[in-house]
Amino acid sequence: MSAILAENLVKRYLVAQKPPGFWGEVRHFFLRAYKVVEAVRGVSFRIEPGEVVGFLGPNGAGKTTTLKMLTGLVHPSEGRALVAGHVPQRRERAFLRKITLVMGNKQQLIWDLPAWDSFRMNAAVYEIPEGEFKKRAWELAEMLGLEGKLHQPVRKLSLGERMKAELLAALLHRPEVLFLDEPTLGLDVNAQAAVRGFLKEYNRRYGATLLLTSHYMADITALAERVLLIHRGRLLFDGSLEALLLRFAPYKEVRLSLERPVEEGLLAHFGEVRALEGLEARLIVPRDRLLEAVGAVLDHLPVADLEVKEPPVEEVIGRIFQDPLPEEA
Ligand SMILES: Nc1ncnc2c1ncn2[C@@H]1O[C@H](COP(=O)(O)OP(=O)(O)OP(=O)(O)O)[C@@H](O)[C@H]1O
Repeated sequence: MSAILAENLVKRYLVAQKPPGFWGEVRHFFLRAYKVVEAVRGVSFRIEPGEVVGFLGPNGAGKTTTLKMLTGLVHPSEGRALVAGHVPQRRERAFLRKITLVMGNKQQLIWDLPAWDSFRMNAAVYEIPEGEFKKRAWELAEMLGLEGKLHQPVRKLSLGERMKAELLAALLHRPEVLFLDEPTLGLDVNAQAAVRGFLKEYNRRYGATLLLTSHYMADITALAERVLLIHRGRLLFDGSLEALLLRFAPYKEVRLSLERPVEEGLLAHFGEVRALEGLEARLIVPRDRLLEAVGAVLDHLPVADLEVKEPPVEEVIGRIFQDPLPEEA
């Protein structure tokens, strides 16, 4: 049985259209006008237990709405979801015990209380016996490097510590399926790396399934073997990062260190010049002509060092999202 199944999920929101100003308000009161926003337009995928999947898309693409449908917070307008064997919108207790939703921009810990007190409340909600609660809390605190921080009011914690404590609270009931919406939002690079490392370890240790969104590509490249790309409510791609690069970036980047300066015009014979600064150059070369191009570069240019790399994922994805969808082109 799949951990997450989405079949043709559609979500339409009805949004009130209010003309501006006082008379607009009055007019809206008597003559209500609405427009339909189709946030998710027929999304299907299947995620197996233990997989870590990155969910990518620009602002407003429909990621949060999809996560909300998968966790039962909003009902699909069409289609069907099945998560850990349950229909999410029924919000059955057994379902809630198997999943968790962590949103980087929302907090569940109580600001003026120590995190430990909030954990205790969660343990009561999920009916976790005292001994087991303490064992799990200390184990997670150790994995997160949070020992020593659990008995001071949450407001005194740094942003990174707070996010780690949020994760601890969200995982006390040992969910099998984790939905994470921007779990590293606003964190500094060290805290981001720590959260990433923790999620990786959690997945390894408990075999949990993770579906996570992030604007930081480093999160996705470090964690996800597979990515889902969503744009304007539609799924554009489902596969590995390598497959994504093959499909959307049928080129490689050749980085050159030169022994002496070379004219840009000369470099352009060997590929598209992406950058040329002093003795460092970046060329874009089609994958199917890579060997030939590298041979020619070595034969004809004063090369001190040469490196072939995949183009930066951010760049590739940024370009995909700039392009209109095929039917809108
Ligand atoms: N409750 C709502 N009522 C009306 N429209 C909504 C509602 N929630 C989301 N939308 C709209 O649905 C679309 C998809 O929003 P969603 O939050 O799912 O995108 P997202 O991919 O998570 O974006 P972001 O990365 O900015 O969080 C947007 O156009 C948004 O304005």
